[in-house]
Amino acid sequence: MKIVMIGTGYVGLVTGTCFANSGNDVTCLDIDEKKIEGLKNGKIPIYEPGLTEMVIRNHKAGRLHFTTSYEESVPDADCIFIAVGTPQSDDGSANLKGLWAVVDTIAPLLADDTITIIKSTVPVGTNRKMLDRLTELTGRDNIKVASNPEFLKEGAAIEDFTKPDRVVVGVNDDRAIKRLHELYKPFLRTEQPFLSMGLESAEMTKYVANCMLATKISFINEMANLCDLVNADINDVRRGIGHDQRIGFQFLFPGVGYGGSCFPKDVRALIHVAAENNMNAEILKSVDDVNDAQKEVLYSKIKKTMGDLKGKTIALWGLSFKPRTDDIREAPSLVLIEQLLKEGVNIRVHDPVAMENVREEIGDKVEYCEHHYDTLEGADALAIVTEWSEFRNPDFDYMKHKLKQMTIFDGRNLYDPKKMTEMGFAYYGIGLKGDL
Ligand SMILES: NC(=O)C1=CN([C@@H]2O[C@H](COP(=O)(O)OP(=O)(O)OC[C@H]3O[C@@H](n4cnc5c(N)ncnc54)[C@H](O)[C@@H]3O)[C@@H](O)[C@H]2O)C=CC1
Ligand SMILES: O=C(O)[C@H]1O[C@H](OP(=O)(O)OP(=O)(O)OC[C@H]2O[C@@H](n3ccc(=O)[nH]c3=O)[C@H](O)[C@@H]2O)[C@H](O)[C@@H](O)[C@@H]1O
Repeated sequence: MKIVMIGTGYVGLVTGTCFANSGNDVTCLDIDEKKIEGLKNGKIPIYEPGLTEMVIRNHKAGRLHFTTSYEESVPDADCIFIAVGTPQSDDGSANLKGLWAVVDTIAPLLADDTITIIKSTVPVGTNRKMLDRLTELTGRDNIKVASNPEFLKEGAAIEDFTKPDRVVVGVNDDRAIKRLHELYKPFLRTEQPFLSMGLESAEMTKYVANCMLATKISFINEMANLCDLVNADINDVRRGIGHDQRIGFQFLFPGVGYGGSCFPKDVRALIHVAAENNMNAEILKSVDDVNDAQKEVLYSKIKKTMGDLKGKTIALWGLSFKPRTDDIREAPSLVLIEQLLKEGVNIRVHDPVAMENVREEIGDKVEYCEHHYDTLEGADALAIVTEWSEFRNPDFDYMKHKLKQMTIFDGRNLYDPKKMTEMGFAYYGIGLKGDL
């Protein structure tokens, strides 16, 4: 099948490459010329495990192409996927400028049989608006569109895309279902459903999935904060509830709040959609508020424990919004850094892959260290924000000698509090017994 993937970011590059890897002829298109030139030369603009090798292999095999030209790619396409960014606007709604620019550009180039598919996360009603706009711009009444939201997670994107729990497709025309089913068949194992539905239901499914997951996180964070106040341990509570299969264990890890390019913006976008329909999305508003407050929890613990922070040095492990990605959009680390800088703290940071992105955003306001142990030299405390696997089992004896004060603020509850105390550390996690 001939596929054009418009928007070559986290989603477009991963999904385009995976479609090429299952034998399709895929052209990834982007307006960013530098990105496309780099990709043609094997330079992958993002860190995503396994992606570089897969891009280079499929490019060399002649199944994966990169271009900035709509004219060269769009007229031959069986399927056009739109995977451009839909960032948050000032009022919280999804900004669809990029998407409409794409729709207007492809309209005069669209072949009769092509299906235009929105993979970006877009508010309910967008696919139908696209159908109307394409119908008007082409003057044809046979336009086929589909909504095909993406559920992959950064850091596990290839695994998630190639082994999806489900594929959701919203259509205006049953003929689109057959082609999309054919495209996804290599990834659908036994029991993994291919769900076709109306355009609006597919659009809502994406937001409801992300909002449900965000709700679980804000819920457990609120419970962790309460545990701190009543001398209970959230880890025990988590185990105590998770074995109930109706509740489960996933997405109930307390921490420093959810970040990334999706949960924050998607929760706010759905709040906005509700408001446009005269509904007050009270739960979602609380999820968002609780999350904003949670991003400040580690700072509050540091301040409460250490008092005046002026001139103190704090080591910080982990900058990306989650492990296995270099993405720092809405990362809790940036909130903590801003608060500590305001207090006059010297901050020494390490992240396995996200330091360049942070340097681009905040410059040399913090000291970047090559190794996570280097951050500890003379530090008054260590703060852990992202649970990279190399932070899980460090050499505590070595750390003792490097740190000026044996104090750890752990935003991801990586270590056993009892053992930490036995080793002589002052250890503060999120919702652990005896915490602040
Ligand atoms: N990042 C993720 O893990 C996931 C993201 N999504 C959704 O997928 C969409 C894309 O997200 P990301 O890939 O993270 O965004 P991104 O920001 O990484 O990439 C978007 C790309 O679109 C390009 N672009 C913008 N306007 C364009 C135009 N007119 N023509 C061609 N290219 C254009 C940009 O240059 C950029 O390379 C969003 O709606 C997001 O909510 C959905 C699931 C997962
Ligand atoms: O629409 C999207 O973009 C994607 O958003 C999330 O994926 P992602 O943001 O890449 O990463 P997650 O693993 O979901 O983590 C999001 C945030 O929640 C936090 N989190 C996650 C799980 C948990 O138990 N606790 C917790 O604090 C993470 O630290 C991170 O900051 C969803 O998991 C994907 O299904 C969805 O496709």
